[in-house]
Amino acid sequence: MPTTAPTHNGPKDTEAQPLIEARHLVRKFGGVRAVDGMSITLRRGEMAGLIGPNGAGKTTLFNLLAGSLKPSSGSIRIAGQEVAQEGPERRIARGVGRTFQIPRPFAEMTVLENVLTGGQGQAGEHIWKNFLQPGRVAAQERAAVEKARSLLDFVRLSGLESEPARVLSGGQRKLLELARILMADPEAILLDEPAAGVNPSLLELIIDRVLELNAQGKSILLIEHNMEMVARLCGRVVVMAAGKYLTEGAPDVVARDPAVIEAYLGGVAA
Ligand SMILES: Nc1ncnc2c1ncn2[C@@H]1O[C@H](COP(=O)(O)OP(=O)(O)OP(=O)(O)O)[C@@H](O)[C@H]1O
Repeated sequence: MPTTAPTHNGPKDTEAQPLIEARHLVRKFGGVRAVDGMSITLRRGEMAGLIGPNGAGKTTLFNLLAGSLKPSSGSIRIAGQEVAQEGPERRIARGVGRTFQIPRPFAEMTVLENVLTGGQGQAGEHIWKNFLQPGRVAAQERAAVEKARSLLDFVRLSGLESEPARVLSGGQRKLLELARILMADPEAILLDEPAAGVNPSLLELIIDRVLELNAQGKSILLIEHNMEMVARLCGRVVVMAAGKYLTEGAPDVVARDPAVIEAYLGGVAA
């Protein structure tokens, strides 16, 4: 009996589609075009770098990708869906998490409580559910605490879970922030300068944890000025200058590219 092969719109098409695809993004602040027609993609499972001189627009681009800023024009697709006009909470729900160059934890809350703030859509957030289904809420809260503890273990901060976050060093704050965003199970993680201001021993731990997350299948886009770190972590780097896409390629090739060197020298001179 002839059989018809099942048609899959699914796995293959989905795998080929970039997880994040931004096209012709523009973001103006008054007369300044901080992002000026930038396009970038992040493929599923890859770890890519985003580099460029100071003021190139990298952080503004992250803010656009994370939904905390809306573009003046251009498109952002996540898993094929147009999301440019959505805010940061929808972006997290769509699986995009981001860290900041200078993390600002809730200083007086404990390390564990800070991680718990990264949870999404727990029943306890809705008073009526709390009233109607208290058992379910308690179970979800227990599960959230368990998950937060395992994430603190992942970033090696378990021993500090009851301390207020203010006691943490700069590098430990970066690890705490990583644990916090992992509470929402992001598929893509935007890391803004994870190495900046971190002492060498914690830096190795951060690199190791980021590599592990990528090995677990998370797609990662990394802003970093430390080229040695970029070369260790990323197969592909995208270079941005004056708000625009300049070039991309393997880190060692890009670092030797005269146009890239020129952009950095221009940045220093400016
Ligand atoms: N909220 C804002 N209002 C006005 N101008 C801004 C704002 N945010 C960024 N800019 C400007 O946009 C440009 C790009 O800044 P952005 O911080 O995105 O660059 P960057 O590549 O992340 O720089 P760095 O490597 O120094 O962090 C700069 O000229 C900056 O002064």
